[in-house]
Amino acid sequence: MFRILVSDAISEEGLTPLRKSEQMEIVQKKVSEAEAELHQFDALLVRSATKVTEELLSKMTNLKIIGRAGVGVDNIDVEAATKRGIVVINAPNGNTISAAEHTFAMMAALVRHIPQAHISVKSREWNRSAFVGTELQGKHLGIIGFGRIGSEVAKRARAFGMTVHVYDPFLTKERAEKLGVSIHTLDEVLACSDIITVHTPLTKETKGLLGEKNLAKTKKGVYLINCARGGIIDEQALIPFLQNGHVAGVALDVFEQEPPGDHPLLKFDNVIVTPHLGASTVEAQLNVATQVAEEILQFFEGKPVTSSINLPALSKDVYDKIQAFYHLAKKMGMIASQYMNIPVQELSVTYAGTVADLETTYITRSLLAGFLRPRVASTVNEVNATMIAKERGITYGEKFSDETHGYANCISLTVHGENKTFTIKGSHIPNYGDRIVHFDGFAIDFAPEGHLLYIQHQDRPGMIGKVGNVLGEHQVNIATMQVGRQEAGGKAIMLLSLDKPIDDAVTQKLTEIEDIDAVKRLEV
Ligand SMILES: NC(=O)c1ccc[n+]([C@@H]2O[C@H](COP(=O)([O-])OP(=O)(O)OC[C@H]3O[C@@H](n4cnc5c(N)ncnc54)[C@H](O)[C@@H]3O)[C@@H](O)[C@H]2O)c1
Ligand SMILES: O=C(O)CC[C@@H](O)C(=O)O
Repeated sequence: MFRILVSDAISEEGLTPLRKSEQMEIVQKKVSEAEAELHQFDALLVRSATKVTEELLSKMTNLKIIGRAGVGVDNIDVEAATKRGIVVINAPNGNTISAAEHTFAMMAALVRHIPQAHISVKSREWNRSAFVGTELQGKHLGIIGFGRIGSEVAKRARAFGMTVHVYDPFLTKERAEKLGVSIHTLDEVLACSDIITVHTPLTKETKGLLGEKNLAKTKKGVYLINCARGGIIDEQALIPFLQNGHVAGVALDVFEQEPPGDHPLLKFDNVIVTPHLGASTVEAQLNVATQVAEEILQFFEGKPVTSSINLPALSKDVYDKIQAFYHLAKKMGMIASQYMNIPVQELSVTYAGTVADLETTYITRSLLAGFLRPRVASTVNEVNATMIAKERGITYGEKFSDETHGYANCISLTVHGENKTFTIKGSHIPNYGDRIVHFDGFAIDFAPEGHLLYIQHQDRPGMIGKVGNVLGEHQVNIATMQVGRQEAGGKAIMLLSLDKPIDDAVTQKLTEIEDIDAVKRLEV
């Protein structure tokens, strides 16, 4: 049974996929009300109200996944979650249309003074001349950030007869042409637009993007809209531009601090505001809740999640193709790590044959996680493996080759330690399973399963019997045994898989056998 804490107001209907599963238990409580049981939850489902901080994560010791029913994850410390190996997912497009429509509603309300006129009529006034607006048709709309929402706003603006100018450093010419907008520099957009709307995420680059310097580059009488994230338009910097009439009006759905409290901007009649309502529609809330609920369910069923912030995205199709290699790579990483039980600096992975055409990033992450697992006390998985490797000064790289050693596919891992290098190669054979086909210079063929025992010895008659006797004396059954040697009478190895793990005493006994040079237990 997996316990899911739903700590914000999430669409009830959207939770249906989770409620239908007998494996899921949903608890709807604010974090502050769940203090005593925080360590029990496997998943956390939030909107933007819950602040998922490092401190909260340190209390949620069993947490495996955080679902954000929405786009922005700025209320989640993604880095802290990643460090702990917690997957963070969002619902990137479930509320796009609602946010675009809200932006458009704000734009219309702004240029036609609808909120101000509404207040006036409700106060029993009838002052038509005070609320003369401007048309949208024929106006120049500047869109900063042309992703999902920005482009939906553009479509609506074009339908209203507006000319759309876009600034987005990551926008291609082809996409701009397809959507009938022109690409400009930021300065050009600032200079030519009658209305400017921002649709970027809040990042180091976009924080204060419309600050004093850039506001001064806008047209006198410009209207500004922020339905993205508070802080993209610098709230303090706006004040003098509103006071001197350079900015004709501002529409804000988002604020640097939410709620904004007694903010000086709220005193301006030409600043219209909503309390972060961009995604607040029945449709958007159902979409985002359903999307994250389905993803959380997939996650606990061991299937891939497609909208993770801290893992490479994988479609079901791709996942099905890489799954076998993903498991093989993890086992190879674990074996290599235990065999090379010394500090290592570098892992080099080479993919050959059919596996080389797949999404290898994910396979490499799995291999890294397997390698780090025997060395790291905390949780290590595909989410945090690259981060932990970096922290420990282990570099890794991927290569591709045609050399499959006669197999349809081959993954080769070389581990570089201080004075030692080790190579292991593995292949996945459909309907047969995983095989290790090369081990530290020896051609071999064994299944990386269960309790493995590696023995390095001199190639002498009777070695297998001696090893078998020691294990037999200790009631340890041998499931499989593979031997390999470089030349007759030279260095040789045995790889055994045992029905149960052996302890230090048995390992010691094996080491004492004449002509045995090394014994290592390897768990996968
Ligand atoms: N008000 C709401 O309720 C609400 C609802 C949904 C989304 N949002 C917010 O709206 C914003 C846009 O969401 P989206 O789904 O369209 O995101 P998106 O990722 O699809 O688009 C963001 C775009 O911004 C561009 N960008 C990034 N840095 C930029 C920069 N420095 N200058 C110019 N462009 C830059 C990116 O290239 C991208 O095209 C986000 O901040 C999101 O959190 C708000
Ligand atoms: O949950 C909300 O209503 C906010 C949604 C919005 O800001 C988002 O980033 O998706």
